[in-house]
Amino acid sequence: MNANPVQKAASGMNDAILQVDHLSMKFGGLVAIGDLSFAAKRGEITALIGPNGAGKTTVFNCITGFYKPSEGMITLNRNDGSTFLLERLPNHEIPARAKVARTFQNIRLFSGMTLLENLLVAQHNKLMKASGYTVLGLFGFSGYRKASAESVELAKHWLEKADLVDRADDPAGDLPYGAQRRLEIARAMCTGPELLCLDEPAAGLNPKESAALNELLIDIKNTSGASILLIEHDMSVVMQISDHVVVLEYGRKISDGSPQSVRTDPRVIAAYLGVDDEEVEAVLTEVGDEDVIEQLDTGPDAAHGPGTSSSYLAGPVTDTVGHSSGERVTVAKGASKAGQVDARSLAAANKAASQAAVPPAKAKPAPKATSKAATGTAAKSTASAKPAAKTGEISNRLAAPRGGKADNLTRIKGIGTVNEKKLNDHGIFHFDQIGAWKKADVEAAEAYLAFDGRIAREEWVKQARLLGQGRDTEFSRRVDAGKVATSHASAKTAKAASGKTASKTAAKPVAGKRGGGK
Ligand SMILES: Nc1ncnc2c1ncn2[C@@H]1O[C@H](COP(=O)(O)OP(=O)(O)OP(=O)(O)O)[C@@H](O)[C@H]1O
Repeated sequence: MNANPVQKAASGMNDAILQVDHLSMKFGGLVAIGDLSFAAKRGEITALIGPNGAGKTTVFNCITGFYKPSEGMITLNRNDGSTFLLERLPNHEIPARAKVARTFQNIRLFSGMTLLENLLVAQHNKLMKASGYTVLGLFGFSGYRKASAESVELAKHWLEKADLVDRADDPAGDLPYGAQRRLEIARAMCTGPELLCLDEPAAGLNPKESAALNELLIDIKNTSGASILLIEHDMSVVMQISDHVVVLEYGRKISDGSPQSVRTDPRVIAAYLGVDDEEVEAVLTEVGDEDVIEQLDTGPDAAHGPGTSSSYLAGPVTDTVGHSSGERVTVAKGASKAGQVDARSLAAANKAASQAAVPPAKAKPAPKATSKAATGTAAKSTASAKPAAKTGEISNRLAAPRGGKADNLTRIKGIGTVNEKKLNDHGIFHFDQIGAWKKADVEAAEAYLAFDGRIAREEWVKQARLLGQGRDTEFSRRVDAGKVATSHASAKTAKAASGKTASKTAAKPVAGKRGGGK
């Protein structure tokens, strides 16, 4: 038996450099990671993606020893065949013994030190060891001299790779942002990692800097023997350089596969509906949005994602994970807006019921926001525009677009193809409907559609009023001119759509499926 519980005996080269098994991380009642399993293959770039708060950084923190997971196992299989259980390894030993290095979301360089010094500090452990942890180093002890020369060589090597060698003697703080990001990676590489964990390395980079980053990461993958685990929001980086993508939502894995398979996975598209349209539509544009929208209507795959999700699109509000003690904990952050609406509706119904002396309503699962059944029900239950019957409904919903022709809502900045469909599914087809929204309607729309403050922030109501009056906005002009890359193809005919021809998205799939007149 192996005496060291954190290091298993060499058992031959494992294909996976990192194996995460049934990882859970709970903060009080919040499940940041729930029963997550995935593997990162040796020599590959594995990307961990997901909307904000999905738990990506928490996974990194568990891998790199910043957090000790509540449950699960994280196995690191080194290139020499030795194996470490990271959840049991003291954190300071994770870089040194397991050879895992990381960078952080926010840059953590020593800005007053030169680039070279930053890279030498990263090799501090090696130099200390060579000095025998004494002052011998200062007196030119040969072992130390050799180690010191090697450290400088290694630093130069990575400065060259990061295209920064010309600035080796400049303070790190003087570098442009993109160069600082590359310096951080170079510094991590100076520790000789076998697994390099990068937390949003492309955040804030311009396209040129992103391209330089991609080049550096591909170079690391091809020449250094290190494998890369990457958290990234920038899809152009993820799709271009990753070999394998793991997608998280609410701490659960919802997709896992090649970039191609993941980007066409409706679960992934759905997960991203809560974030910026631009990100969703970048994917939709590439895969052919109609197909994906069609798939979104089919609802969740029970084999993936949160098992108890009450709403496929909006996610679970009380998604629970079994705990060894039988405790049930709740996924709270950013969780289901639909569930919140349901809770409010239920409270209102119960209040009404108690006043009318009838039995209180029972909780029922939240409707699937875009499922055919749900949309049909929504349409029928709101057969005409009338005040909200219960708390949490948009007051001026319609069963179908007037005259069978919806406005092209993507002319409103902030509404893309996907959000337009969601609005249509909730009975909103026209600019004047949005223009007439009051605070409660905005809240209801945000709650149903997981728009999180965007409606007010992006001034949808104001834009809609102008457009409803037949006026243009700066954005709608760009849409009409076909200059908005992420807009629906029909946007080019937006003008015509409002007067003559209905937009493709609004008129064809949405109105046709809703059953509100067709
Ligand atoms: N130390 C902590 N204490 C309490 N909650 C935490 C802690 N760290 C993370 N969380 C919570 O865990 C959840 C996942 O957070 P995490 O930072 O891992 O998400 P993420 O996917 O990295 O998000 P982002 O893309 O915004 O960085 C969030 O709800 C977050 O608030």
